[in-house]
Amino acid sequence: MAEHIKVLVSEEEVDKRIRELGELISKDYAGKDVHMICVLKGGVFFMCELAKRITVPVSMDFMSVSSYGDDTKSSGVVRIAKDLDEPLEGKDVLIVEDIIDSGRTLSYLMKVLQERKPASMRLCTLLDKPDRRVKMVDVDYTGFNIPDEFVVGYGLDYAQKYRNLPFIGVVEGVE
Ligand SMILES: O=P(O)(O)OC[C@H]1O[C@H](OP(=O)(O)OP(=O)(O)O)[C@H](O)[C@@H]1O
Ligand SMILES: Nc1nc2[nH]cnc2c(=O)[nH]1
Repeated sequence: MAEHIKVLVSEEEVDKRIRELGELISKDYAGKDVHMICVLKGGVFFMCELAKRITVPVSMDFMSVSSYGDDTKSSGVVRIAKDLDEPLEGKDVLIVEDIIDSGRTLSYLMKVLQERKPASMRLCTLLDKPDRRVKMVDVDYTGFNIPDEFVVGYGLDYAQKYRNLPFIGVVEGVE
């Protein structure tokens, strides 16, 4: 059966929400610089679009994490596959993610990054699946709360495909 993508959040809705988040973040960080951290790979599309809508000075850094296999599912411990280039000390850090699901990745990552002594640290996610939460995570900015469905697009993949879709969709017809 061929895969079909059902639209969950349209391109227009995503674009509008990112503009709103950009305005909100710009107000909250008035008079400060924001140091945006993108968690690769999924966060990259959202990061770029959001950064364009922020009007305070922005710097960016990127990191990549990978799981330790099945153990990660229960422990949430992740391996830093690519670390940040810059130190975080004294910076107002905004972590940018595509999705928070169980919360395990971000609760672990935020603990690790907090040890680097940023002046502040906030979390912005395009999508949140609150029903799936296992580990508590403080989310400061959310694009959309979505139901417990496997979504693709806007950075999110299914077997590395569909990251480039300009909307959020659900894959149907997977056997
Ligand atoms: O809340 P959790 O259950 O921990 O899940 C969220 C994590 O899963 C996704 O990354 P993924 O492992 O799909 O990597 P990718 O962005 O490189 O595709 C997402 O970008 C988060 O990092
Ligand atoms: N592509 C994708 N990755 C995820 N990681 C955690 N939840 C999801 C999801 O719904 N879709």
